Amino acid sequence: MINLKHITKTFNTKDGDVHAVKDVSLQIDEGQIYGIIGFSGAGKSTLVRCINLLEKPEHGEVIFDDKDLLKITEKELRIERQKMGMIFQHFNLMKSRTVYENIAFPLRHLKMDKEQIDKRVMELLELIDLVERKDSYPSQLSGGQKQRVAIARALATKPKVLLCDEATSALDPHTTQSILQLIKKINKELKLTVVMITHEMAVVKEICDRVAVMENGRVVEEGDIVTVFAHPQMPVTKNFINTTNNLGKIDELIEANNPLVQINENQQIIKLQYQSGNTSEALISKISRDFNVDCSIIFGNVEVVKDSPIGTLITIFTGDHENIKKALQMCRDNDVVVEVMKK
Ligand SMILES: Nc1ncnc2c1ncn2[C@@H]1O[C@H](COP(=O)(O)OP(=O)(O)OP(=O)(O)O)[C@@H](O)[C@H]1O
Repeated sequence: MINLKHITKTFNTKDGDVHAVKDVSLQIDEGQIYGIIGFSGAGKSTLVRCINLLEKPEHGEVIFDDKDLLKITEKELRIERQKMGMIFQHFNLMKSRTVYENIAFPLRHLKMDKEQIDKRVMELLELIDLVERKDSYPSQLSGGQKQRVAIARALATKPKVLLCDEATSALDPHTTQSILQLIKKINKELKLTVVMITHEMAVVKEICDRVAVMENGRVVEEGDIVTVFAHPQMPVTKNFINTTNNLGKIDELIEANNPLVQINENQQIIKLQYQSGNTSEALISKISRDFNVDCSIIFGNVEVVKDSPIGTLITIFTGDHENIKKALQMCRDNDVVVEVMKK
């Protein structure tokens, strides 16, 4: 549905050129919730603004529904843009208009009569569960309610795609959850494709089907969410994943040679990561039974990513080096990802 090919966007500023997006290619399929994650300045916003041409890339192709948006007329582009709704971190509602008027606003440009507009706005108010607040002004709403109104406004013209630029970054964790559930619901019920920009891996983990990780204007890692969580390749991806659990803490403890992670010469600190199917208990008893290696757990965590559990154990293996080597090989043979953290 959205196919970005070799997108490059440079800003010419008085301090020199800023290469915000460098040769990015991505494919987003219909009905997907697609996450783009990266630290501040990675180029996420610029990339997503290239999808609806709020920013015009100097190189590349933006294919949307089989049309190259850079090669069509202004009039055709206006029509294609109507198929894309967008929401923002700070909601961008019109302060002097009521909730009802904010949602009705994009419909006023269409050839719809008053009754049709009213019907559509009421439908949307029901979808976002804010019927009773229709006459309120944005200043009278909570952040979560404002974002709900912004979602309703973005959906008013029945777009095929919703572009979300840090849509939950200004919200507390509880409200973030409710907005994510709403986005999930509209993705399912309205078959809407969603592109989510975020710097929070918890958001990606909660609702995305696929994710692209951006760093310095480039996509450095891309894949389905379970694979990226279970087998992250790049340091930046591992960093993001560690923010959703306490694994980063273990690295810090090892770095600081904390007593908890001090080992002697017949010991190694091993990280074991497994997906549902190969359960950790059977594995650990097998390690001690078959290889005469003791395996004690110092940290355990289970992430549920898209309903798929991914377990991580930080363990201390105690035993003969050769036996530990064989035990690790047995783990790998059983689809467990093994990382020797300290030996
Ligand atoms: N209009 C602009 N003019 C000049 N430089 C810009 C402009 N927009 C973005 N940039 C620069 O491009 C780079 C990428 O910015 P962008 O906003 O796309 O990153 P981001 O990953 O979305 O970060 P954030 O989450 O902080 O918005 C940054 O160095 C930013 O300063």
